[in-house]
Amino acid sequence: MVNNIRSVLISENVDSVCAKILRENGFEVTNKIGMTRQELLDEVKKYDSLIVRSATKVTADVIEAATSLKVIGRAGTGVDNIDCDAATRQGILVINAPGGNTLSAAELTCCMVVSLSRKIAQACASLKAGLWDRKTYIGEELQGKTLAIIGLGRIGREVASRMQSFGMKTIGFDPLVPPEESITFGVESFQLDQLWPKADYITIHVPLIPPTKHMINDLVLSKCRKGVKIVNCARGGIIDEDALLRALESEQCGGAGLDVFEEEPPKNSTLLQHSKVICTPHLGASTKEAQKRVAEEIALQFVELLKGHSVPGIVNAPTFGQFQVADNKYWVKLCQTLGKLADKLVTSDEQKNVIVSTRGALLEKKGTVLGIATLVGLMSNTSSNGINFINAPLLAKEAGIKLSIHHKEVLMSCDGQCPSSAVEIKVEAGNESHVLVGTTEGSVLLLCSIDDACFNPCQPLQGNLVVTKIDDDKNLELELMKSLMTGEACVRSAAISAPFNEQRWCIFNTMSPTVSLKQPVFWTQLMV
Ligand SMILES: NC(=O)c1ccc[n+]([C@@H]2O[C@H](COP(=O)([O-])OP(=O)(O)OC[C@H]3O[C@@H](n4cnc5c(N)ncnc54)[C@H](O)[C@@H]3O)[C@@H](O)[C@H]2O)c1
Ligand SMILES: O=C(O)[C@H](O)COP(=O)(O)O
Repeated sequence: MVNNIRSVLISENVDSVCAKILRENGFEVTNKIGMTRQELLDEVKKYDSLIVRSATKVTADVIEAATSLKVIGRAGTGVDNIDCDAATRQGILVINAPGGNTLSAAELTCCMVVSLSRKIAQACASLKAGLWDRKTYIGEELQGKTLAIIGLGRIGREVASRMQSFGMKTIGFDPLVPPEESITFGVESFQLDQLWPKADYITIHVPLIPPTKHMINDLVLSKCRKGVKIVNCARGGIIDEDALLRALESEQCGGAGLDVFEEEPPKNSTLLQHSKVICTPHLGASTKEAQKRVAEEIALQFVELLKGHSVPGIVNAPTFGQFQVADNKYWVKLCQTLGKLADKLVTSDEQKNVIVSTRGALLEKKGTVLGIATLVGLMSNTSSNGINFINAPLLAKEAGIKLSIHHKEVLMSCDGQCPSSAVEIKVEAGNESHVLVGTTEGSVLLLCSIDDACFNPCQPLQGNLVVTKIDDDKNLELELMKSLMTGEACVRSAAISAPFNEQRWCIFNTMSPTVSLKQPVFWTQLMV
């Protein structure tokens, strides 16, 4: 998967330390800056990873064209220029470098607040135009004014501490930060409706997501104090620009500091040209220090992925890290294999229920990961999309497969013989239902039972396996063996389970991956 990425396309001005680190670690790096859309579509299919900043629009069509792509790296924070849903569907990992540009974005925000309070940009332009106007540019002190911070994450907090040193009272809102936490960094929390009328300045530090789109709109602006000043160094689109222009024209809004725009470069020149608007061309992260940090952060994460490790910047696969943990490796493999076998046993086309139960303290917290691994195995034959740990939950949901996870002290099917750590996979569809129990011994994957019929000892799941079901009253073992031996397949080993409900299961390990079994019994084959 992502541990065999080699070729990286960098489509924007990312600090050269990124390519340097990547090359030193064996990646082939290509810098192609300023590609047209068509060039990007043509180029992206040649690489297994892509690194962007905010200008490259990695839309669904780009992702669809990128048939070899495994990782998209964002040298920065916001990923709203990447269609993360499309990437997930295609099994592509999206990672970012959050934190590397926090201080730069926070500092620019503070500069905007200070500049708005003292009209620095306008006064500078006036002086450069040859005027000496000391009346128009009378400002106001920040001491004692109230700054409302929307979004109390990395940047919001840094802005708070810096503006507190100007003597500002800082209030804020963040649905994920409770008031008792925000007060520890000097921000009194309020619900939004209470917050708007208290603010002299508002600054926004939230991601652009559906609930934050146009969160500053006509209605919100009407609830603010007359003359409120607004700063947006987060994302264009969080402020409704038409509403902001109306509020500036009516003087309900006394000034705006904008680094980001609904469309970049912006086309709304009336807003940009407004005398109370100060603006910068998306420069929040544009400092030498931030650019070095994010470039280094993203490159080092690529190196870690290559080594098969997890990374902190994962955006679209919350359980990905668990799949990279060495201790989970063989359990993940076991569940993929049991999932594959279950897919062969359950032939019904009806909607599938998959119930994954873990046993033993070792596996207590691993249900989700093992559930996803089971889905990967179960769907490996059916998905034309290339199934992996990133897209399996989404594709399973779309295929109507329901996954539930349990932890049990005793796996019912094992009847007391179950190893202390084991996984049970039950797959139901229509009238069919099969239960498999497996365990691991080091790197060896073992099958303990099928449909409550236990193998003693548990059987290795490796090589070419033929799995059959026989009635307990018939001595079919020999006949089956004969049948297999007569074909091109030579049997290496065979095992028959204890009976359960008058049925036994047999596993044959054969030399040949394909055998034809003449017996009129249920049988299937699996290569592990
Ligand atoms: N201008 C730039 O160049 C620049 C640079 C860096 C970051 N950014 C942008 O700044 C924003 C913040 O970055 P960050 O690193 O602080 O992110 P972060 O994830 O650390 O913080 C974002 C916070 O917003 C909160 N939030 C989400 N929805 C909210 C809502 N509806 N109301 C209030 N709060 C909400 C989250 O709970 C989170 O705490 C992002 O949009 C990022 O893309 C811009
Ligand atoms: O979200 C971010 O990290 C900033 O918007 C920076 O974007 P940039 O990398 O294009 O400067």
